[in-house]
Amino acid sequence: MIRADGLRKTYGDFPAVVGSDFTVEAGEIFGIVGPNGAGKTTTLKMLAGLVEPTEGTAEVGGRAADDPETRRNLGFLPEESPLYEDMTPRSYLEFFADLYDVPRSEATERTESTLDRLELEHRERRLGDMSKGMKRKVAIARSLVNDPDLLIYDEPASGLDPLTTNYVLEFTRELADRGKTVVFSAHNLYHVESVCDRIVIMNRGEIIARGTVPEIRETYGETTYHVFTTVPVEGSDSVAGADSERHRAVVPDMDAVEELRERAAAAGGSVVDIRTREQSLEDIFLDLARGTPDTDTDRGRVPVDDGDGGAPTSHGPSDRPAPSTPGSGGDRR
Ligand SMILES: Nc1ncnc2c1ncn2[C@@H]1O[C@H](COP(=O)(O)OP(=O)(O)OP(=O)(O)O)[C@@H](O)[C@H]1O
Repeated sequence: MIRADGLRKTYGDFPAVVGSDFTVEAGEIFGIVGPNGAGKTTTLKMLAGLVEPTEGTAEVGGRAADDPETRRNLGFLPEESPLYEDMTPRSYLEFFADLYDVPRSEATERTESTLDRLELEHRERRLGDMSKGMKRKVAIARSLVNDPDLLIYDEPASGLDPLTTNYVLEFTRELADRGKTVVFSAHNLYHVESVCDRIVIMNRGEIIARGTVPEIRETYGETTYHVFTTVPVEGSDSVAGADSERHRAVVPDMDAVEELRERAAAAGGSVVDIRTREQSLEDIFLDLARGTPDTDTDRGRVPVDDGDGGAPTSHGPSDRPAPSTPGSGGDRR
């Protein structure tokens, strides 16, 4: 559906986007994540045909991104979308439907059902008197007036409360389930991990990681093992157990777990519990971002996993049971 090939955008000497390559399949939700200034908006605008790349190409469904036919089949939601304050949601959406030559009855049916789904009340209220969340819902409805196959949303949930954010993200998933392709940007990793099929992480103009969230975790994340013993072992600290004192050591792999088990046995004790702790996506992201050189006028490339993967999953560290080891015993949680 979308093919970005060596996309680069330079403003003067400043490289806002440094040679991005990726594809997005039809019906996919594809997330572009990164901190302020990473190049997300510039990338989205190149995909939407609104900014001309300095180098490289963006194609949508085999056509150039700036082809008028491509633009007709696109719904673009800018990060900031000023609405005509004196209009009501209905008159505003009808106005845009007219611009796209959508027959009035069809436009009314489509926008009403979108606003129903987004639970937008007060449809006769002035847009200027609406809350930020209500305005965002209207802007989302506007992106759908022409029933496009491709939706490009810049920070769709930016500044929204958790409930409205949830509506918007669930709605994004529904759009993809109805066969639409959605590309969106976000700062918040939780947003992308909850809905995206695949993501790219951008920093300082370049893609520094890509894949599904599980793939990114597996490639870039670290798992540590927290081993709980009945006796102190080298490197352990004391923790309160349910009935008695326990000792906890943190080790990087299962060989080290096995060593601990032997040491505990030699000291007359045993291992009673092992938990794995996965690095949060946020921590992985911060580690990746810290590893990217900041040369501002000459943003260098860093090695990137070339697997064209997918989406993020969780937003915090998680404890889960470690794989079973002979004799490790205990109540694994
Ligand atoms: N028209 C422009 N002229 C000059 N520099 C620009 C222009 N547009 C963007 N930039 C610069 O390019 C870099 C990338 O900007 P971009 O808006 O794409 O980042 P972003 O990841 O979307 O950031 P944010 O999350 O803050 O919106 C920034 O350093 C920005 O200042």
